[in-house]
Amino acid sequence: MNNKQINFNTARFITSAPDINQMPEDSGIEIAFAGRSNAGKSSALNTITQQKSLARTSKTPGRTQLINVFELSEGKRLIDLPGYGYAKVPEEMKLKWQRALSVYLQHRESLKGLVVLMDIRHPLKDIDQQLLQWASESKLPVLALLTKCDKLKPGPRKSEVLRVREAVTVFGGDIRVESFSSLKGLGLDRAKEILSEWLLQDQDDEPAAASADGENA
Ligand SMILES: Nc1nc2c(ncn2[C@@H]2O[C@H](COP(=O)(O)OP(=O)(O)OP(=O)(O)O)[C@@H](O)[C@H]2O)c(=O)[nH]1
Repeated sequence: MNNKQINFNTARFITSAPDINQMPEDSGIEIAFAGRSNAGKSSALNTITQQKSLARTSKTPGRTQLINVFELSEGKRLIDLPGYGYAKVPEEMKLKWQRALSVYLQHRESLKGLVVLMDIRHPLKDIDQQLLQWASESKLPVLALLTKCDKLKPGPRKSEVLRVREAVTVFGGDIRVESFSSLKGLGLDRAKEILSEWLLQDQDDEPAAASADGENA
């Protein structure tokens, strides 16, 4: 187990791609963030990178339409995928996006992990399950973050994490489930630890590939 940590604070916006075909070159390592609209994805990205408005947060569901690419350091990227399943998006567009998403998850070489954000009060909707299924079929490790966990008291929060952990076993594959709150910073260290593990894979031999204080980021 690798205990080196990536410095996420260096994240900077690189580009917005209107679709998956226009993303940066498929090299290095990237981690994608996906979730139903309003799941708290932008807030989570801002919290992880400690930047107030890296990914725009909004109270209007479905505002994140483009694929936003953030670079942590050369060849290490975080990808903010558009929120899916927002009711006001026409059905045809939803299907088109779902097809593109499944192709991305299955064929993107540099994609080494997927963060699936789900509101802890409404996890595992059909579309979330579809995403977990695709990830599992693509042998892609998943971190399922149960967001807004500050909305539940510690007891129910813990039970919900255990319930979801049990439920995702049907997909097989490497799916880790953790609670998370951008508002209170809960679960932040654990999330960063898992992301660092993914971002640092195959790079153990590089001296000081990353340091906790980001000198080499
Ligand atoms: N209580 C609480 N509210 C949160 C938390 N994270 C996000 N929210 C709220 O949930 C709403 C949606 O958050 P966003 O981060 O914009 O969600 P998103 O998934 O990026 O939404 P889209 O842009 O629609 O894809 C906002 O009103 C946030 O303030 C959290 O940890 N706790």
